Amino acid sequence: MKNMSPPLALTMGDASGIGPEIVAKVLAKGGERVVVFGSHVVMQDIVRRLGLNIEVQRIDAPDAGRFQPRTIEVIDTTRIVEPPPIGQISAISGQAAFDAIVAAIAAAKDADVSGIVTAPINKEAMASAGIRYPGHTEILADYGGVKRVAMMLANDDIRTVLVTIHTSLRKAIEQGDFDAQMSAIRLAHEGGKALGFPTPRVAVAGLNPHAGEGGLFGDEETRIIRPAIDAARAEGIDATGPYPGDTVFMQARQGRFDVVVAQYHDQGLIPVKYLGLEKGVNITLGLPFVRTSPDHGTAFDIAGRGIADHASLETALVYAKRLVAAQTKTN
Ligand SMILES: NC(=O)c1ccc[n+]([C@@H]2O[C@H](COP(=O)([O-])OP(=O)(O)OC[C@H]3O[C@@H](n4cnc5c(N)ncnc54)[C@H](O)[C@@H]3O)[C@@H](O)[C@H]2O)c1
Ligand SMILES: N[C@H](C(=O)O)[C@H](O)COP(=O)(O)O
Repeated sequence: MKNMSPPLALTMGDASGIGPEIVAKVLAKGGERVVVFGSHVVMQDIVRRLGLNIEVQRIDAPDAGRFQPRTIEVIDTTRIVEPPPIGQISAISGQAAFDAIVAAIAAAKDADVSGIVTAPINKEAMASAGIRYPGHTEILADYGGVKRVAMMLANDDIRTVLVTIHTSLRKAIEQGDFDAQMSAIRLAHEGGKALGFPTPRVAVAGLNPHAGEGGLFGDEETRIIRPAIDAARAEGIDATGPYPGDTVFMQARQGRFDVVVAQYHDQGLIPVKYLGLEKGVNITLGLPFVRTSPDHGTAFDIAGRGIADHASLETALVYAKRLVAAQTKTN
């Protein structure tokens, strides 16, 4: 096994949601250099309930992974002694999900794992455990020791990077200042390059209907967004816009742009998710290590029924391997 890169960490997600199920289904196929960070009790339980013919083994560290067929190797980062209730908010699951992410970040910073793929967490469950982070992205930034991160959602057709993420729409308008625009445009440029576009064409969406319609429907475009685009262009980034948010993704899908900078969460995420949850992947840009995730959540409405689609998690693994390979080539 000499000269092999460290395995990927795969965090189990919220134990009450579909995370453990999709993790088990993806790893049941075998052949992945992946170590699960989470609860071996929960993984054993889901494997049994799904009737999968695989063994769940507990290991102490990523370098103990053997990646044998029909085996899931788990580093137990939790205090779970019995499976928590399925399909409902649980402080135990929220705490366990958080602990697994923090442990995986530490392993990534120590280069014990080559990157992190995260199964979905439930923000309310984390909040019920007293954890005040609104999502992975903010935990990753904080524990990863970086200030400038951005959420990218990608599928084979379109890629979007958000100026603002987990916040109310009212606050998103306030938070989308010049610095936030610049940060998102720069990270869109870097993210586009990491995904194989040598000079990414970055389209910036406007905030208001019709990108402000010449000031009739708002002036954020002229006061904030256009100056940021000009400044980014002065840095050599191929940024253009602001474009009306309702048509910019259509144009990206037609091949005119490589990455779209979206002003707020739903502006960017609806187009990607609408093209199919199973095809989308969430990538955190700006971290010192690779992190990807499926583009869906904990789906409590179907958890425990064995019907969750694991395709998006599979896509997240594919992207993580691709980004790790690109990073290795650059270093
Ligand atoms: N990567 C993440 O950690 C992540 C991503 C999105 C949402 N969330 C969190 O998940 C929780 C629930 O969010 P939500 O209800 O808005 O979105 P959701 O993605 O969990 O569910 C939306 C709908 O899509 C369906 N769905 C989702 N994933 C599916 C899959 N793999 N297979 C089949 N159907 C699937 C669900 O059954 C539901 O009907 C929230 O706490 C949210 O913050 C986490
Ligand atoms: N905003 C993401 C989505 O809707 O898919 C989701 O909340 C996950 O975000 P984190 O990766 O920050 O948990």
